[in-house]
Amino acid sequence: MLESTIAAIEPLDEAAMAEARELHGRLTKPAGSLGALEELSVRLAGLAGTCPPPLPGAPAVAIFAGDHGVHAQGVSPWPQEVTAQMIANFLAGGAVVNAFARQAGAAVTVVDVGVATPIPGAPADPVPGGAAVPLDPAVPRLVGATVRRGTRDFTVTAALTRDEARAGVEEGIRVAGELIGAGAGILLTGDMGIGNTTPAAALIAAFTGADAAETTGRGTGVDDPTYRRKVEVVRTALDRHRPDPADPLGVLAAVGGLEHAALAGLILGAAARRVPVLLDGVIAGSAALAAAAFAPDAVGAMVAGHRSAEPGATLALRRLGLEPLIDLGLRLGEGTGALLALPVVTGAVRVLHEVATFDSAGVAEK
Ligand SMILES: O=C(O)c1ccc[n+]([C@@H]2O[C@H](COP(=O)([O-])O)[C@@H](O)[C@H]2O)c1
Ligand SMILES: Cc1cc2nc[nH]c2cc1C
Repeated sequence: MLESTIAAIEPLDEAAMAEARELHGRLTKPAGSLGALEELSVRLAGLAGTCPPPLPGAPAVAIFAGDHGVHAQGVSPWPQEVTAQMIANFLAGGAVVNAFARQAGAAVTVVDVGVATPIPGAPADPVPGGAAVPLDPAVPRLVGATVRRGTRDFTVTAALTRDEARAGVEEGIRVAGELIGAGAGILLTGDMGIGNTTPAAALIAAFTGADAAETTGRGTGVDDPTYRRKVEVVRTALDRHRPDPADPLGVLAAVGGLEHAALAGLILGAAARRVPVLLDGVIAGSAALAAAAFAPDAVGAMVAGHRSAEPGATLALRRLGLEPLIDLGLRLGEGTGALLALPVVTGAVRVLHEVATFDSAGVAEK
């Protein structure tokens, strides 16, 4: 499934992009006055292969959740159980992502790919991995698709086997297919996993070649001693595994997490179906680097929702050549920054549908 998905990912359609650029030049606004929105709409035309591209259809946020063996190294102040407890909160509709999803009219799907502890009050019948996911903005869903109940501590051994990393990626591809099949027109990335900014920092260092001190941030808000330990943990893992950036499955297995792997798969699945995928924060950024290593043309489907406060997020986006749409210092995860950026994406496309040309509106050109 991974190989066929990669094979289906094609470059943006140059003719549709040229048409969108030409149309922008005729709309009743000074050329370039919509800044980054103009290039965004051009890219979405290239992805859809038509100008104007369709307005983003039903939005769906997929929150991939997992736990991390490296938590044992003291890299996060929060107990591991908070991952499962927050999933219960997502399903009850009480988290920030739920508030923003209600505002955006987005369906929320939580996918347990690697949670280590029981989810309090979890439904007895989560949607099994691989089954159809109903797309109902009013009801958050849980997909039970556990690959492994938490990764191994990557300061000691590889976080995942190659087969486990592949299973995580393929679950993400499957979820993309299910959501798009159920009618989603734009996918948004979300994540939940106490400790997951540490593998994100390691992945970004592995894919960009940046030093651990540049890619590592304070996550949920660690103090100075914990931050120093976190940098050393990332450095130790990179020294131990020496991951090869040309082998994304190997990198994900060595220093990744199951939510990172599944997010890479979600991005690949969206790109293969030419559906835009709105990236959230640093975990999505690290997964996007993995997706781009699998299939460089997958970048064409990516839209950077926001600039996370984590320094690795900026490094990842720079490497991908993506400019974030909003920059509010968010560092929550869950998909919150992506959801806030959704109206910006819709606005960028709406311009190409609705704005009059100089000619049709009788407005003089300079
Ligand atoms: O999205 C981000 O950029 C982001 C930045 C910092 C923290 N987070 C969230 O916080 C959790 C990981 O933080 P930590 O400190 O436990 O590694 C995880 O659930 C992420 O969703 C997310
Ligand atoms: C409370 C809490 C909520 C979160 N949402 C995403 N990551 C999180 C981490 C914590 C600790």
